[in-house]
Amino acid sequence: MIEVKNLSFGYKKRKPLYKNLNLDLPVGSIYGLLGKNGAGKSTLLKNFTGLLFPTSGALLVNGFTPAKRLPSFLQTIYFIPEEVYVPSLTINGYQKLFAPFYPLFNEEQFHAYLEQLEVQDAGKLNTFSFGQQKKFIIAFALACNTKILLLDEPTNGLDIPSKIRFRKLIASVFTEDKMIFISTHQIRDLDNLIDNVIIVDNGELLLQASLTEIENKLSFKVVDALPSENDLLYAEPGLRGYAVVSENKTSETTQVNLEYLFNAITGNPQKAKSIFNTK
Ligand SMILES: Nc1ncnc2c1ncn2[C@@H]1O[C@H](COP(=O)(O)OP(=O)(O)OP(=O)(O)O)[C@@H](O)[C@H]1O
Repeated sequence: MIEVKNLSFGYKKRKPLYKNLNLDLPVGSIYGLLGKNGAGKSTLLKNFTGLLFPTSGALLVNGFTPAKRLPSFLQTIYFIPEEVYVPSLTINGYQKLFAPFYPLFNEEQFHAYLEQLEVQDAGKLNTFSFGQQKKFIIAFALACNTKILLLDEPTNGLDIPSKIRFRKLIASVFTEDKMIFISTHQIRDLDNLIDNVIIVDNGELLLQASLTEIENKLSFKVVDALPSENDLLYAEPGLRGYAVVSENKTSETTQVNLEYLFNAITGNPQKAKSIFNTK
């Protein structure tokens, strides 16, 4: 569970990035954290893990204040940064050194995940390719069985087969007592994986909603003629007509297209906020 109340954060005193951010995120979901480059995704994840401290406001993660970095808190959360660092150790050496920090670490799962991601035991980790290092850390993180898993741009550096394996693995390990955060600007990598969407821009929360809520409030269609300006949030011309995102005023639901959703929300922040009552 992550509870954020009136959180403000800035790298510089007079230039806040987040101002009065509010979020209530229960366990039992895979959250997609979306935003353009520089929107503040990594900054938010680092606040959640206690690597950065809020300037003001309250932040509780698994019932702990992350900034205190208590060992009892750190064993409940795993954060994979965009740029992973691996020491000059073998897979076994790494496991021996770091697994004891995570009481629910499962060695059998670790080796099964390495196999699924096709990571071979090939000497020192720092001689692995970037993609292999990333997959190694993903396998280790999943085997730690922490309640919260935060992945910052996890598919960066993965080839297409690895991206598919990654998605399958995340879907298969997820259980209702966990929450997984995947921050990315490669939105297609999240298709069929997430059930909740958070969109930030310029340190501002534009959307936090489940896919079910999005389906109820917005409609995603391909049409011959554009709907009225009032309901329209996004339109993209294509070969078969216009792909449009508009406010859904019917009880009919359509399948969410994450890329169009992202364009619709970031292109009309005020309208989107009023449709979803985002504060
Ligand atoms: N250590 C830092 N010192 C000062 N400013 C920073 C620092 N790290 C990030 N920023 C600034 O904070 C803003 C948000 O950065 P952040 O890395 O959180 O964005 P992001 O959404 O993760 O971006 P990307 O998709 O490019 O990884 C950017 O304007 C960035 O320049």
